[in-house]
Amino acid sequence: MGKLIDGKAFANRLCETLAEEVASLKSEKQLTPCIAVVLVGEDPASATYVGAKVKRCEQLGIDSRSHHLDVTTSEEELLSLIDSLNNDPAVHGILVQLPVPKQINSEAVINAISPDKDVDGFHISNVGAMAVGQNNMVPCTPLGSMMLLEDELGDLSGLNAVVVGRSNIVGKPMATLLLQKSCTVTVAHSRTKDLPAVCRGADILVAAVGIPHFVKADWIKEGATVIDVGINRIQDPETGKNRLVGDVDFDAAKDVAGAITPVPGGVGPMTIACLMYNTVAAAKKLSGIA
Ligand SMILES: Nc1nc(=O)c2c([nH]1)NC[C@@H]1CN(c3ccc(C(=O)N[C@@H](CCC(=O)O)C(=O)O)cc3)C=[N+]21
Repeated sequence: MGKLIDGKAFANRLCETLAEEVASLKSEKQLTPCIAVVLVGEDPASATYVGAKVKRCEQLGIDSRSHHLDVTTSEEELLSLIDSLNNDPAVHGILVQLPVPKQINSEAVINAISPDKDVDGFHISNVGAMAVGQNNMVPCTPLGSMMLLEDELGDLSGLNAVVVGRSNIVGKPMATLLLQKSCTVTVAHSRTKDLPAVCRGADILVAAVGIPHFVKADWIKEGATVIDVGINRIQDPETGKNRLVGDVDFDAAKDVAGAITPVPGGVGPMTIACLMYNTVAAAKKLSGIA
């Protein structure tokens, strides 16, 4: 069986380092990093994620401000809140939990956030900056996935990386970061011809499609490193209970892969740890601290 990549332990270590940095920013620079988390509506999964983010903030000594808006909130009202958070010097990071209700255009909302407070890294100017190698705020899930890959493999230069999925929040930025590390990058998606064969060429396989158990064991090259970005809630056919599974058929894949991230306990905790990392970085940058 391949090695399990313990994202939860890595995230805990990263957060311990960040907690020390926050403590010294407070005592030496009188700076307390602060993130505003905006949740619109009552989606239970979203509420759980927001809760996890706020809890991590508390552990690290980062201030968090939760804004919970009604599901009927208009785009104008949300934009007005973002404007006030942009102009609040005590707020360093702004995160609007996605998805937002259908009357709100998520693109308009994302691009209304000040790029230097955009701790998700979704603002069009942060996306463009990354495309030309001038990384500012890097999206949390790809950033966390890269940390795990470099910890596992060291130098990624020349490796064949296949990213399955082309979303703006994971697939595309992940491909950009892998290219920055001199991987030979293929972005595969629902129209890709012979996807199993494309995946079999991967030294690094990143699954980010949002379909439970989509990537099969016989798509994986022996010894490959597999990063499973999927967070899918399914009903277990045997126990009838709800459980969390990734985009990779983990039980079979773990015997073929050289190393693989589990779900839960893989990329998910890294996403939240990297949100903390981006918040500390934003606080320092906005305060003129290197
Ligand atoms: N603006 C915005 N930014 C986001 O970063 C964002 C978002 N919207 N909308 C929803 C997704 C989802 N997401 C997760 C983060 C951590 C876990 C996580 O820590 N998962 C745990 C398990 C949690 C559980 O048991 O439910 C794990 O994989 O081990 C999951 C999902 C961030 N998202």
